[in-house]
Amino acid sequence: MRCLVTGGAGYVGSHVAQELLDRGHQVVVLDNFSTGHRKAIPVGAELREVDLGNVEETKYLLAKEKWDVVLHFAALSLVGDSMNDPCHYLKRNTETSLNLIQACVEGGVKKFIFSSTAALFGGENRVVPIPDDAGIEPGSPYGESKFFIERALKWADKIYGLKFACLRYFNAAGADIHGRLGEDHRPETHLIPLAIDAMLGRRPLLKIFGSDYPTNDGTCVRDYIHVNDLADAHIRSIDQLEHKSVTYNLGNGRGFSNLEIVRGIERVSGRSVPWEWGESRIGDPAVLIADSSRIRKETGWNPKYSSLDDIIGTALHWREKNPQGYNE
Ligand SMILES: NC(=O)c1ccc[n+]([C@@H]2O[C@H](COP(=O)([O-])OP(=O)(O)OC[C@H]3O[C@@H](n4cnc5c(N)ncnc54)[C@H](O)[C@@H]3O)[C@@H](O)[C@H]2O)c1
Ligand SMILES: O=c1ccn([C@@H]2O[C@H](COP(=O)(O)OP(=O)(O)O[C@H]3O[C@H](CO)[C@@H](O)[C@H](O)[C@H]3O)[C@@H](O)[C@H]2O)c(=O)[nH]1
Repeated sequence: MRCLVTGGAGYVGSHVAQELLDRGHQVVVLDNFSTGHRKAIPVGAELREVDLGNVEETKYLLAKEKWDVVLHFAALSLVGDSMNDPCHYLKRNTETSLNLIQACVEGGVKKFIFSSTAALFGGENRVVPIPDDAGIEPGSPYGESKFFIERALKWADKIYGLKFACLRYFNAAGADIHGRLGEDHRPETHLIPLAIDAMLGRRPLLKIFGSDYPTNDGTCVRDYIHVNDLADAHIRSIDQLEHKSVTYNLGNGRGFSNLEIVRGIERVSGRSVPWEWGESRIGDPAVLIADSSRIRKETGWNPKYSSLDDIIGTALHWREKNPQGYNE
């Protein structure tokens, strides 16, 4: 397949681009490097430096070249940021995605994979683990923007026949099992890389946001899914799109509290993580755990790196080998 990967210089997109290349597909990365890194683009992928806000350049790229599938990772993606700047998140994520969807329709693209999110499920009164057909109640403007794009894709299928997979990742974590790629957000806001950096002495300490959530130890619970397992899910989902569109929740079905993550890092590394309590972060739901039975049943997906030790171990390995991250 000839694949266009938007946001392929970012964390999840680079790992999926690598997996596509490993399986013999052609990959072109579209990125504006707002949060991505040139060095994260896997060897063998081509680059088109384009901002999806630029309608003309986006349309030109989609029309000029032929694509078997477009995988759309590029977005503003931080829950906390979106609470501070809601209009910017809503506008930017929906506008850039609509530009891309329209360009795909005009360019004759038939298959589209979209990075959706567990942040669609913000409300606290729902079934856990969360099935794909659970009621949507975004807890943040970020989640709301992703829900709008899911709806836009439904209309693009209905009106133009664009087949889509909405993949609602729970918390992406870990690093390439062969050590080629890792997680390097700047600034970093994610729990596991921050806790690892605190443990390595690269930052003074980790703050754990909130101690009075309605969970066993009072800290938030998340379902961490290894980024290589996510990559496999993307490729399996493409195969589903011959005749139908799909929406899948993607997680391991097991939740870990923020304190359990800190203890896990201490266990895997044999070193302590310096931490202190911080204020709760506005927009954070207490518990997010996926019911991924639909993708398992329909595609045979079965996460290989589901243990916390695999997730933390690969993240730690990459960070120790790349203390400056991608160093750009
Ligand atoms: N990381 C997670 O835990 C997680 C969980 C659920 C969903 N997601 C979604 O997965 C996707 C990837 O997340 P990530 O953690 O890899 O983020 P990331 O910030 O590492 O990657 C995003 C990439 O998109 C590029 N980009 C952003 N806006 C662009 C634009 N307008 N034009 C061109 N390129 C642009 C950035 O430069 C970057 O390379 C996002 O859509 C995010 O919402 C992530
Ligand atoms: O310094 C920190 C950073 C995070 N946390 C907590 O750790 C948990 C996980 O936070 P984080 O790693 O920032 O991920 P989320 O906010 O859960 O969001 C991620 O996972 C979502 C899906 O669940 C995606 O939609 C988002 O794009 C992605 O950033 C939350 O309870 C945070 O409050 C801390 O306590 N201290």
